[in-house]
Amino acid sequence: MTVFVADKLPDEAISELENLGQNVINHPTATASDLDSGLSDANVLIVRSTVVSKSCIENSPNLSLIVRAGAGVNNIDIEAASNLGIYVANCPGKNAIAVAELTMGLIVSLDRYLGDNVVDFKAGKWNKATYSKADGLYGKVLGVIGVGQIGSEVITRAKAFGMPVIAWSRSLTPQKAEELDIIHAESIEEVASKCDILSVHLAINNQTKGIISKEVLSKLKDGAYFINTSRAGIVDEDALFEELKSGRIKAGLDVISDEPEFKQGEFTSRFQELDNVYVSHHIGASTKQAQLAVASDAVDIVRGYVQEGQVRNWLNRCEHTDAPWQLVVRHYDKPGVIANVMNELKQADINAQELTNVIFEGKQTACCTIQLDAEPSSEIMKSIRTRQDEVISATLIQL
Ligand SMILES: NC(=O)c1ccc[n+]([C@@H]2O[C@H](COP(=O)([O-])OP(=O)(O)OC[C@H]3O[C@@H](n4cnc5c(N)ncnc54)[C@H](O)[C@@H]3O)[C@@H](O)[C@H]2O)c1
Ligand SMILES: O=C(O)[C@H](O)COP(=O)(O)O
Repeated sequence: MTVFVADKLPDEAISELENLGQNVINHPTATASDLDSGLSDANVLIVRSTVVSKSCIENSPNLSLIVRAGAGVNNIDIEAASNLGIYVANCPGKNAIAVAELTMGLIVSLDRYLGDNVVDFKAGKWNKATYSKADGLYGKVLGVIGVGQIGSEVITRAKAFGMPVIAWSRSLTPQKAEELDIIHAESIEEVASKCDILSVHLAINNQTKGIISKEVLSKLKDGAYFINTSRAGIVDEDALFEELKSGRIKAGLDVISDEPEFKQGEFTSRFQELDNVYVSHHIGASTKQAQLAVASDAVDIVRGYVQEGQVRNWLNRCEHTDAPWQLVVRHYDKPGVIANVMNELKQADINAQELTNVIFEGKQTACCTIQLDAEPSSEIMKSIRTRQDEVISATLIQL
């Protein structure tokens, strides 16, 4: 197989992929436009934030697996991949600690004006008078939106700072909040109105896009901080810009909508004109520790695929096939047995939706489980069971 790596991965990961016996094409500076015309040989594509467009997917005839070496998959056209039966997988949680560390770093930096301290120092200015105005974080209430892998790590660190936490997450119950020793909120608005610092840790999708709305931002207390290390599209950025421009709040952002695609170069952003916002360069996941953990997970996904045909962290698997019937055929392990069963089903225009076949110790027998979109007639079942030199038993289950 050919594995195309279209982003910067640690050297160790590239060696591990090569050690799997795969042909590895390493293109650490690849951009979306490099991929758009397609990858003629690649079977597996590994990316970090490089955009994998519909055009790339549709023009890569041998592509069967895309691995996101990271958490967020909004850079991959998953619908296009699903339409062509291409697996998409990611490496969740492996960079959560790194992002939580940056979150705390942004909070401390805003409170102590660290970015401005350094800029003045480099410019030969001593400014203890201005930078002695920090409020302090102890006792300040941290609001967390999304208690997933990163949100949980942020909570742990906030507690170490002596900061009470109030959180909203779609699956956070009052009981779970009590176990975590945090305050449960019924809504994002409630968190925003009760916290001193609001930090968002949601995945982006159709339901979460713009969820930190103008209304949510307006609920923040005067002087509150807003931290976004998730994705720019989670927040109504125009509303955020206006709130920041008014000087009412401060923000620490690792993600902005005009983030450049290139890794190094000149660029402009409207946030550059504001003093009360610190923007880091989408570096949440970019610690050596996190990158080694993520890359090792990505390699492990490829290993599972090439060696066992299994894709761990498979994201675009249909969760419910809606198949109403399941046929379980225990059979002798020899050529044509499943083909004959499928042929019976085909003649009745019955579609097999998911099919697994496993073999037993001794390699004499196997069991095939097939999910069906319609009920096979008693005649079809009889016909399948009649092949006694092939079929041991055939059982029909209504799902
Ligand atoms: N700045 C960075 O470098 C960096 C690094 C890693 C991850 N991220 C971003 O942070 C996000 C969160 O990462 P994570 O590892 O904590 O992921 P996670 O899957 O553990 O957590 C995602 C959270 O989003 C919530 N969520 C998802 N869909 C939702 C919906 N429709 N409605 C309400 N809540 C919903 C989940 O319930 C969960 O709380 C990633 O998706 C990614 O976009 C950024
Ligand atoms: O979702 C993620 O994992 C992060 O945004 C990391 O992005 P990166 O791999 O481009 O640093």
